[in-house]
Amino acid sequence: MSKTYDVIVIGSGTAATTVAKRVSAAGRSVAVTDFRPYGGTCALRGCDPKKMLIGGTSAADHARRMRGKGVEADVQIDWRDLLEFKRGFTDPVPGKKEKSFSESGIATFHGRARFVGPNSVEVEGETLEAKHIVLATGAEPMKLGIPGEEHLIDNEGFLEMESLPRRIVLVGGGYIAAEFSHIAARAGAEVTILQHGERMLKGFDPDLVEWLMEKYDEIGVTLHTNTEVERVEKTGDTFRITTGGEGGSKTFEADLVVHAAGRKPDFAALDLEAGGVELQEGKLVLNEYLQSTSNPAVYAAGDTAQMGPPLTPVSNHDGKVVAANLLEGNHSTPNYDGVPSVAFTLPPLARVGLDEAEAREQGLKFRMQSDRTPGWFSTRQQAESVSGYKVLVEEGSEPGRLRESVKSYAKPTPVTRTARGEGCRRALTDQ
Ligand SMILES: Cc1cc2nc3c(=O)[nH]c(=O)nc-3n(C[C@H](O)[C@H](O)[C@H](O)COP(=O)(O)OP(=O)(O)OC[C@H]3O[C@@H](n4cnc5c(N)ncnc54)[C@H](O)[C@@H]3O)c2cc1C
Ligand SMILES: NC(=O)c1ccc[n+]([C@@H]2O[C@H](COP(=O)([O-])OP(=O)(O)OC[C@H]3O[C@@H](n4cnc5c(N)ncnc54)[C@H](O)[C@@H]3O)[C@@H](O)[C@H]2O)c1
Repeated sequence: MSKTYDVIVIGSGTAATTVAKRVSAAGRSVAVTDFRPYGGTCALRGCDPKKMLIGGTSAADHARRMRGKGVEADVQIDWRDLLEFKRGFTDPVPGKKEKSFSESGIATFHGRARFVGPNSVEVEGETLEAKHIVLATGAEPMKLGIPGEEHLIDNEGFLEMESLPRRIVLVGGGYIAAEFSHIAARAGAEVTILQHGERMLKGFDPDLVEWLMEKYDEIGVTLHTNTEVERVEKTGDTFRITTGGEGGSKTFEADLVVHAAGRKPDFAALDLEAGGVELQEGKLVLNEYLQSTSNPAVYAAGDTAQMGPPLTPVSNHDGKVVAANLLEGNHSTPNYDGVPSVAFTLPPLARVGLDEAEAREQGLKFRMQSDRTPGWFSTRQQAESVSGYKVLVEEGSEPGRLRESVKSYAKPTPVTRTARGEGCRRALTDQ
């Protein structure tokens, strides 16, 4: 006997929660399933646990910056206690999340869903049917296709490690490497980043990244760019990493090797073919309403949809779009303009709108102001050495609107302005 719902949502992260709650609140019957504890990446294995660890490491860092300026204690991180501090926040998440689904009348299942027909999935031997099925299945660390990749731990492993290894190698040079290296170095580890690109944080303006790199030097993080990891071998309790690429052939020794080389959806277990859901080059084929073009019963939201940047507020935004389309028919489309993003290094690096290279590529005429600001009050008050900004304003943008934007920014509702001069608009807020 199969169970029937209006909507089945696969996943229990940000995108899934937004869809399930909104659709259920409108009186539709909803089922949710996840094979992991409920809560998704951001709450359990991403943004939030990372920020709990940053809570401790930034406190220690601040105290160190204030040394000789009225603060004299030698502050050290106790990794075990910091981990418990993090768990104090993350451990209750799955229970709370499931309870909140149940209280909203949403049926909850535990297990990996796989399609057994266009409107049906199987979860742990049970068949669930629905008018609509929403894929909110997130992303997983990309397969590197190198010998010894099984020795790498991923973001989940890093955020759950019981003790801090002495030497840590991070493979990749994006958000995760940027943030985890700052946490681990502040906590006392020797950190090396192996990045196959020519610089770190390629989604951010190169000038600002270069300024931030001074901080990496200061805290002792070593960066090797143009470096391709070719092999990871276990040698007793440690690891040997062999690299190639333009940076030449090198070997590194480490006590821990961390995957920070990108994430993408893994559709293998879903058996999309059985659901008639088309995939092209690893991407779901979706229309502008986030609906599968081959099976109109299926929608997708968040990291799994790969339509906007893979960030939590985007998953939430997609979730709202899909819920609106499920409830009122296709009419809502996502808007990914001006999505803000922050790399939570210490200090953090943030961006919104177009960067200089993107604005030039588009042939826009703009005014630009950029400076390092070590003398600013806010920088000195934090005893920080690295700070600065770059602002682009498109010619023809109305100054009045910019003033309005700045005024609104001081209010709780965030408003942003992009370099295209698209004016004030409600922005997706970063986590
Ligand atoms: C270390 C790290 C730090 C991050 N920090 C930030 C940050 O500071 N700010 C920010 O905006 N973004 C951050 N992100 C990105 C952010 O976490 C993701 O973009 C967001 O969580 C994606 O949400 P989602 O709902 O699309 O998917 P997820 O939250 O990943 O949820 C997908 C769920 O689906 C489940 N699932 C998958 N397949 C199946 C199946 N077949 N059956 C049942 N269940 C299934 C998974 O177990 C998972 O729980 C970070 C990511 C990482 C890894
Ligand atoms: N603060 C935030 O918002 C935040 C924090 C963490 C993660 N995230 C999200 O999670 C996603 C995944 O993060 P990530 O840091 O793993 O990915 P990423 O895409 O940010 O960076 C991956 C980096 O690894 C490099 N790389 C890829 N393969 C490599 C290899 N074999 N050897 C060496 N380098 C290699 C790439 O050049 C790239 O610079 C991000 O796209 C981001 O959207 C966001």
